[in-house]
Amino acid sequence: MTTTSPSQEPAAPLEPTGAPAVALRGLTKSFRTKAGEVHAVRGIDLTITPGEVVAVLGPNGAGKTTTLDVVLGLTEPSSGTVEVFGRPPRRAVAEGRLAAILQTGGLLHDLTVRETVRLIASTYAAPTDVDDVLARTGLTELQGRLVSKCSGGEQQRLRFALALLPDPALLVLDEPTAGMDVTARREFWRTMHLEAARGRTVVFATHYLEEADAFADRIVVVAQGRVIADGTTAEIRSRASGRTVHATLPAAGRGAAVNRLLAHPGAADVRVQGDRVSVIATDSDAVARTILVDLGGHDLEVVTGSLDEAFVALTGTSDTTDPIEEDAR
Ligand SMILES: Nc1ncnc2c1ncn2[C@@H]1O[C@H](COP(=O)(O)OP(=O)(O)OP(=O)(O)O)[C@@H](O)[C@H]1O
Repeated sequence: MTTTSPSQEPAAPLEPTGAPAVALRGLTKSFRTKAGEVHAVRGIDLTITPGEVVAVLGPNGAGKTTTLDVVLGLTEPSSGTVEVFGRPPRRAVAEGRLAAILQTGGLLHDLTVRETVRLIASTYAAPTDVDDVLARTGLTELQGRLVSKCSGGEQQRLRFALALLPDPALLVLDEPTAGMDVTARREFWRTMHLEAARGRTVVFATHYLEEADAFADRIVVVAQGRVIADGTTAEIRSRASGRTVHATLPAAGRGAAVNRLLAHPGAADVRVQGDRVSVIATDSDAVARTILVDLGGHDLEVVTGSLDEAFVALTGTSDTTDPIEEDAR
């Protein structure tokens, strides 16, 4: 599926509702599989106000797509509630308040770009002008091209054009730039910035902290079906770009010292290699003090980590071996 289903109803007057663009309360979603129940979303509360540009950031399997599918009315919550502009999602879709660009989806390959946009426009009672939509998504030059001849990035722009046809107040994008090269990615976000500047609410899922940082006003970090951080881009950036404190710990009592650091409120992640410990810290001063004063550590270094390292620390997606089992027995 490419975009949300077009409405067959007469156009409803799209007055602002005064309600949040998205309101999730106690959302959970589980799937039954042969291997047992999968808890994809484990209790998410989230309010997005109209006009916000929000990145839902998280690693693979965090529950981003499942959450967005609930917002789009494509799947029902197991428990909790969802409202889009104060309405059930499907009603918001039918009213043209909400449209989506999903990761993949069925474009008709035998049609041209323009034919595709015209076809979908004809299913709306009051669509946006086709030429306007083609121009805004940079497709005017490509309008005579068969969809089958379009690159992945161009097809994604076409999906974007289709999503703009009902003039939605909320755009939901699930990893919209997946598979695009750097130039296409930059062009896509340039266009999306213009749409956000027109007052649309934009909610997008991404794996990339850099992409969230570059485009969103607010970042909601999701891991293992829960929101683990939510704040302005600057807040998340400062929280995420914590410093790493490296030190040598005495052999005696090293396991207990590592456990103490793991429980430290200023530590986001702790790794051990030989007699060296590395602590990704949200409060590097406090961690350094504990290591030097309480744990007898020495050879201390404090370095600023990369954003990517920090994201790993924030989401707990470290794929390194558990340091406690490895080194700190
Ligand atoms: N229909 C389904 N049946 C069973 N399990 C599912 C189903 N849909 C999702 N899951 C599982 O739920 C969890 C969350 O999946 P989801 O696709 O929401 O994560 P995501 O954050 O979007 O990941 P990605 O970035 O890889 O797309 C995963 O463990 C996934 O395997």
